[in-house]
Amino acid sequence: MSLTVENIQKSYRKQAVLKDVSIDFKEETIYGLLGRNGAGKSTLLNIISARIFADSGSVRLDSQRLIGNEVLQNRLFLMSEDNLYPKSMKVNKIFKLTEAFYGGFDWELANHLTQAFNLNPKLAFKKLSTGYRSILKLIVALSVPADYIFLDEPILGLDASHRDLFYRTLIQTYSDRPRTIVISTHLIEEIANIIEEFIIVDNGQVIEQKSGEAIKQSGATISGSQALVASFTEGMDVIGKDGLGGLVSYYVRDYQAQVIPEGISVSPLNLQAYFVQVTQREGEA
Ligand SMILES: Nc1ncnc2c1ncn2[C@@H]1O[C@H](COP(=O)(O)OP(=O)(O)OP(=O)(O)O)[C@@H](O)[C@H]1O
Repeated sequence: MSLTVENIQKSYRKQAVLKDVSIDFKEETIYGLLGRNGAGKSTLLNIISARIFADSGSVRLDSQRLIGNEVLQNRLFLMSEDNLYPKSMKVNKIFKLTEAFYGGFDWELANHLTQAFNLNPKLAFKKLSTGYRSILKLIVALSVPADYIFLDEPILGLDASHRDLFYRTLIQTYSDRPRTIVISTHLIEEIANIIEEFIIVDNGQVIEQKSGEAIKQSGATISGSQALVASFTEGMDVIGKDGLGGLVSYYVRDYQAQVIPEGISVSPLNLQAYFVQVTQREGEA
């Protein structure tokens, strides 16, 4: 089974939002979709799950186009920020509606999570707080029998202990029933341990697709005095710079280990710093 996104383009009123995006999603892999505000993540996820149309390009599951094919579309599920449920519908009814629509529902998991998160199944959607709306939508997303689950900002409004429970739940359900899960989020470091592969979108394009390990191993932060760091990093791929007093830190991509001169320190690049640097606009540093 393979999900392929090919040459997707989308514009709104002549503004190009997605410019030729192509991604091959592997089976049974957890992806992190990263990008700054307005980068095009939600638009991409909406197109992949056939909620909106691309101007050109295609989304295929096992080589078959998804557009117009409801059976195939039901193998994908998007949890989005949009509130799609009728306001007065109760939690339990939403579960039943989902089961009828997707032809299956993991009631055991849904009931277990409803209790674990302390969600009242008798409450109407409109009575739920922002955090509990996210929790409800997460439970639905994890309980549908889809092979590809897309979670757009899934932890919106969740407090720290519910976020922790969500991460643990995700790992557990993934090991019980492996499938591809794509998570779009801004809380990179929190989720870094769960993600196998990062896709970074910037300005409507995929600028990088790498495993977290590869990013960490390939990057380095080089610190020291301005003159020493500048000369040590000559010829390296410097993706960003920070400075405080006479001390500077340069962020380097694809760092090759070498003898480190006195006065210079080399440390690993964390994912958050890497992301900020590769998506930085001119004049923002
Ligand atoms: N229905 C629409 N009509 C017009 N412009 C839109 C529409 N939907 C999205 N856009 C524009 O497309 C661009 C990408 O938006 P999108 O929501 O996909 O970004 P995002 O990466 O999900 O951002 P965020 O992290 O802030 O949620 C933005 O400039 C947005 O204003």
